[in-house]
Amino acid sequence: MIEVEGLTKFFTGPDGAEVAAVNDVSFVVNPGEVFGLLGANGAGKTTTLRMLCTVLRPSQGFATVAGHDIAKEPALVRRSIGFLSANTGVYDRMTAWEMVRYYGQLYGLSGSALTDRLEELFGTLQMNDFRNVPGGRLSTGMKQKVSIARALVHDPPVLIFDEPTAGLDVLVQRAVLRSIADLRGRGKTILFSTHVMTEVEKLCDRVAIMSKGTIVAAGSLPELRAEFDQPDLEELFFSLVS
Ligand SMILES: Nc1ncnc2c1ncn2[C@@H]1O[C@H](COP(=O)(O)OP(=O)(O)OP(=O)(O)O)[C@@H](O)[C@H]1O
Repeated sequence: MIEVEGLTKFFTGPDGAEVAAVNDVSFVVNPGEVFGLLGANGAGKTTTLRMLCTVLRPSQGFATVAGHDIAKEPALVRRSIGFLSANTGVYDRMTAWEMVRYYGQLYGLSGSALTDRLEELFGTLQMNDFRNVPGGRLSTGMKQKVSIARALVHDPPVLIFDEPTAGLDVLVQRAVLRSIADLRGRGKTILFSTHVMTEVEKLCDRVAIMSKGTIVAAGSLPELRAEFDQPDLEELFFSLVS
């Protein structure tokens, strides 16, 4: 579960003034749910996710991830999450298998528990064809699968995905979205940022629409359609963020 209450992050702008990139944001994501953060460029999605991953310290507010306070228990938070973004790097000289194994070892897995976990991930993500190919020779889609496997290797209860399909071709996009849906089916808590409306419609149980650092609307898609009397979600999105 993720619980966010009044989360705020100020950055100092080029003129020295403080700007709230994220301003008093609150939401809850439950196990077995995909929660979407939808917003245009600069809305504050990445900053929100980076605070939840404990990479950035909030200026105000608090949040718990899998029951751990992001400010007081950052190490426990990090163990509880798998993080994936569009530009998670892969190492050129390690093979797909070696990279995922390396991350498993960083999380304390070893021996047959690690090997069994790798076999399971390479099977479910259909990565066996390129398990011995070095990172430098993998396609963009293959690299993204390695990044997904790496995020999942320690079987975390919470998954945080920052625009995970950006830059991928439609086939790989579908595979990534299907993997996320499978993870939901296994009871994971999933927070997913995107600016692609069709991904929200396909995948998200609930969504928060962000604009200029704040949440301007939140709920399930039927709830949002009813509340704003707008059946077309694309139109709703543009009317709320413009
Ligand atoms: N380290 C930083 N220092 C100063 N300003 C920052 C910093 N990081 C982000 N910002 C600003 O905070 C605002 C929110 O950025 P953020 O990256 O969270 O948006 P986003 O919704 O993820 O957008 P995108 O879809 O483009 O990634 C932007 O105005 C951005 O310029």
